[in-house]
Amino acid sequence: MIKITNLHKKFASNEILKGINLNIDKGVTAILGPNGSGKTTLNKCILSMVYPDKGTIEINSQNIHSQWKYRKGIDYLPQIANFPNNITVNELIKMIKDLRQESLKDETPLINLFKLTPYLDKKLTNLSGGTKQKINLVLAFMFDNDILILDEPTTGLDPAALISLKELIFKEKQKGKTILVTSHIMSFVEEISDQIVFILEGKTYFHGSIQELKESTNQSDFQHAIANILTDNYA
Ligand SMILES: Nc1ncnc2c1ncn2[C@@H]1O[C@H](COP(=O)(O)OP(=O)(O)OP(=O)(O)O)[C@@H](O)[C@H]1O
Repeated sequence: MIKITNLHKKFASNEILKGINLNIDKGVTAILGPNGSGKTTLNKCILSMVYPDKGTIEINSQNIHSQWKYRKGIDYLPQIANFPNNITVNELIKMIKDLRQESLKDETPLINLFKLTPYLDKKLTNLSGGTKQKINLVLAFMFDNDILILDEPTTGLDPAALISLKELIFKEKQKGKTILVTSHIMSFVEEISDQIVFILEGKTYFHGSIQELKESTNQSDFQHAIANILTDNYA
C-alpha cells in the first residue's frame, strides 16, 4: 500500500502539488487530471526522482524519505524515456538488466507479445516512436516487483499492441500488484482501472471507483463524468 499524506511540491514559485492525501491499494489506480496538473510529478515523488517540499510518502508502512533501496521494488515506465540512440535494442535490454541487478522474468514472452524480434539488433535511432514505446514496456514489465508505475503507457501504440498492453496489465493485477497508471485515453482507463484519482489544482479532487465517479457527477458515461469535472471547474 502507498500512503501519501499532505504532499506539497513547487518548482520555483509554481505550486504543483498543494496537499495531496491518498491511500493507494492493490489493483489498478488511474491518476488523472488536466495537462500540467502534477500527475508525473506525483509519480516522480513516489520514486524519489523529485523531492517533495512537505508531506510524507509511505510504502508498506515505511517512510521513503532519504531511502533508496525501496525503489528496487518499483517497476517504472517513464512518460519520456531518454536512452542513448546509438545502442541496439538487445544492448539496451542487457544494460537495464545489468543496472538493476535483480531477479527478472524471462523477457522473451514480452518480446514475442509485442513482435519485437526483428528489431532486436537495430539501433534505437532507427526505430519508430511506437516501436520504442513497446521496448520501454518490455523494460518496465520484465522485472517482477509488487509496484508498477506506468506513465502514459499507450503513447504511440497500434491497436494490436494496445490489446497486448491491457492483457499484460490484467495479468500483473491478478498477481496482487499495485499498479499506478497515468493516461489521457479514457476508454483505456475505463477498461483497466479499479480506482480513479483525479488531481485538480494541486489537490485530490476525487478518489473512488468509476461507478462512484459517475454517481457523484450525475453522469452515466465515464468520459462525460471526467469532462464534467473539467467543465465545472474551468468553464
Ligand atoms: N523539473 C521541473 N522543473 C520545473 N517545472 C517542472 C518540472 N517538472 C515539472 N514541472 C512543471 O510542473 C507542472 C506539472 O507537470 P507534470 O509533468 O507533473 O504534469 P502532468 O499532470 O503529468 O501533465 P501531462 O498530462 O501534460 O503529462 C508543469 O507545469 C511542469 O512544467
